[in-house]
Amino acid sequence: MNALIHRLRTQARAAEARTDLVVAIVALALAALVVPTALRGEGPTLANLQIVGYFGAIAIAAMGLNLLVGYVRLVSLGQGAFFAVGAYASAWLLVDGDLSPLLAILVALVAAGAIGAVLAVCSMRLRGPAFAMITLVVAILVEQILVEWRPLGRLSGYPNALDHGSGLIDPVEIFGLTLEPPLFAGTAVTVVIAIVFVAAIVFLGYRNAVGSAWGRSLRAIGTSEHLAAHLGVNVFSRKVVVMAVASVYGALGGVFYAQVMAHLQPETFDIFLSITIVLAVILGGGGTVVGPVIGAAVIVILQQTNVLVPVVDAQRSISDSWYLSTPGLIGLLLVLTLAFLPHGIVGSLVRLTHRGTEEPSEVETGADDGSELARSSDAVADAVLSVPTDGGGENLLEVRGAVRRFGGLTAVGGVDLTVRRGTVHALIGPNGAGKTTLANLVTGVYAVNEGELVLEGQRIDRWPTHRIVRGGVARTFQTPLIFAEESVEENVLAGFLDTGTMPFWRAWLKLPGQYRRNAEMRERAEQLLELVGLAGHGHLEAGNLSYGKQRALEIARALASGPKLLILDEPAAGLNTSETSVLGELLIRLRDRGLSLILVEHHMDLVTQVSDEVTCMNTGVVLAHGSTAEVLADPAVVEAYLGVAVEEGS
Ligand SMILES: Nc1ncnc2c1ncn2[C@@H]1O[C@H](COP(=O)(O)OP(=O)(O)OP(=O)(O)O)[C@@H](O)[C@H]1O
Repeated sequence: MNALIHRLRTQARAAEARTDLVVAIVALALAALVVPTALRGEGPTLANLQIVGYFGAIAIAAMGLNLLVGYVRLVSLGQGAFFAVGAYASAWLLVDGDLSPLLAILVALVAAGAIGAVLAVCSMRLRGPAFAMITLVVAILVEQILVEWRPLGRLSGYPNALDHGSGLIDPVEIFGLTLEPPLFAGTAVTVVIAIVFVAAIVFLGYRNAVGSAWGRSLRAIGTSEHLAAHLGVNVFSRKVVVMAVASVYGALGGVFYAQVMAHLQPETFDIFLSITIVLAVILGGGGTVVGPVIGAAVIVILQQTNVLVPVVDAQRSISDSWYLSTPGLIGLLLVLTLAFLPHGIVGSLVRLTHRGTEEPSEVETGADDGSELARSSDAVADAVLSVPTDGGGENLLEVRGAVRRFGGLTAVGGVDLTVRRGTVHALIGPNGAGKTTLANLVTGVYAVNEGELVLEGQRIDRWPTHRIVRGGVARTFQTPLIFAEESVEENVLAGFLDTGTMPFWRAWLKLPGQYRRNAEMRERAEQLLELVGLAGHGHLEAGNLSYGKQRALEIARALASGPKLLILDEPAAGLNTSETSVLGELLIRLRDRGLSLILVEHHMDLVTQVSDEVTCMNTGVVLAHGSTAEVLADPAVVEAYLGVAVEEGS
C-alpha cells in the first residue's frame, strides 16, 4: 500500500514538473528567437522589435487583469491607468530621481500596487457594473492628469518638445549594461532582451499563482464570496491583494512600454488602452493561463501591422465619407468576441478538448439498488479520517441563548444547543423554524444579536466565517454550492485550508515543497472521493454530476479542511431511499472516527438512522431536545412538524 501511495505521489509530482519544464522550454525558445535579432540591431528589425516589446507590455498587463476579470470575475476598465502609472512614475524617477534604475522601477511598481490596494479597499463591496464604473473613472482621471499636468510634459515632449527639452527618456543602465530601445538602426536593442527575460519570469510566477491553492481562492471568490469564506478564505484581504497584484502587473507593462518607446504621449494612455487590455483577456480567454498572452499577441498584430488595412480599404470603397479606424475595428472585435466566442480562443479550445469528460453516466458505482453513490469501506474511512481532539472537554460546541433578528422577525430567539464530541446532533423543525439561520450563526455568516457561541472553550461569535472554518468548522449548503465548471477533483482540492492560508508570494514562487504538498492534496482528495462514494469521478465536470453526487462532493470538500465539526444542511434532499441509506452509513462512519456533526434534516429516516441527539426548533425557539426516540415521540413535535408530515403522507 505504501509503495503504491509513494508511486502515485511521485507520478503526480513528475507530471507537474514536466509541465513546468515544457513552459520553461517554450519561454527559452521565444527568447532565443528574439535575442539574436535584438543583438544584431539591424534597421528593418527595429519596428518588429518595438512590436515585440509592446506585445510584452500588453501581455503582462493582460495577465494581471486576468486575475481580476477571468478569476475573481471583477470587470476592471482601469488597467490602462495602472499601465500609465507604471510608465510615467518609472520614467519620472529615472529622469529626475537619484535612485538607481532598478530601485526607480521598483518604487513605481510599489506605488501602483498601493494605489490598486487603496482602490480595492474603497470599492470592496462593489461588483458588476458598479466596480467597472469606478475603475473607468480612475482610468479617465489618470488620463486627464497626464494631459493636464505640465510637469509630466517633460517626459513626453508634449505638447511642445522644444518647451521641455529632448522628450526622450534615457536608456536604463543595469550592472554596466545599457538597455537600448529600438530607436536607431545599428544599435543592439538590448532592452527587448531584458523585456523578454522579465516577461518570461513574471509569466511563470503568474502561472504558478493561478495554478495554486491561492489561484483556487480567486476562482472561489469569483463563483461565490459566501462559498469562498466557507473554504477559509479571507475574502476582503484576498481581494485587496489580487487588486494590488493586478495593478503591479499593469504597471510593469507600463514600465516596459516606457523603455521600448523611450518617450511617452498622454493620448496613448486613454480609455482605449484599457479596452485593448480587456479585449486581450476576453479574446484570448479569461480564466485561462495563456489566454491573455494569446489575446495580446492577436491584438498587437492587428494594431501594429498592416493586416487590417484591407478591411479599412473595403470599408472605404463602400463609403469614404466615414473612416473605420483601428480603435473602431478593435471595438468591433470586442463585440464579436463577446457574442460568438464568450470563452475566448483558449477557453473555447479547452472546452472542445474536454468535451469527452462531460458525460456523467460513464462512471459506474457498482451499486445495484438504484443508488448513484457507491458504498465506501471502513478501511478507506480509517485511512482518510483522523479528527484531532486537542484534549478539550466533552462539549465541542455550545450555543448559549443565541438570538438573531432580521428587522422585526426573530429567526432564532434564544436557542441553547450543545454538540458533544463524536456525536451526531440532528436539528429538525418545520420550514422557517430557524435551523439554517442557526447554522449560519455558527459559521459566522450572521452575527448573533444576543447570546454566545463557544467552540472548544473559545468564544467564536465575533469571528468572521473564514476564521471559524480554520478553527475546525466545515459545512455543506441547502442548495449545493460547487464549482460547476471545474473538475470534481478541483472541487475537493478547493476544500483544503491551503486555499485560504497560502500567501501570494509562496504561490508565485512555487518552492520545491509545493510539489510535494500538491501531490499530498491530490492523493487525499482521491481518498475523500472514494469515502463519499465518488471514486473514479475526479476528472468529471462537477456541474454534470447528479444532485445526489453533488451533495456527496460537497461533503468530500468539507472534509478536506480536516474539520472537527461538520454542519450538513439537508444533505438528503433530492436523494432516493437507497442513496439516503448510503449517506447515513457514511455519516455514522464519520462520527465513529471522532467527527461531530450537526445534521439539519427533514428526512426522519436519516435522522433516526444516525442521530445521537435531536433538537426540534419551531418559530426560532427550541421545542424539544433529547434522544432521537424521545424527541420524535414528543406530542409538541408531532403536532408542530411530524403531524403535518404524517398527514401529508410524506
Ligand atoms: N437573511 C435573511 N433576511 C431576512 N429573513 C431571513 C433571512 N434568513 C432567514 N430569514 C427568515 O428567518 C426565518 C427562518 O429561516 P430559516 O431558513 O433559518 O428556516 P429553516 O428552519 O432553515 O427552514 P427550511 O427548513 O425551509 O430551510 C424565515 O422566516 C426566513 O424567512
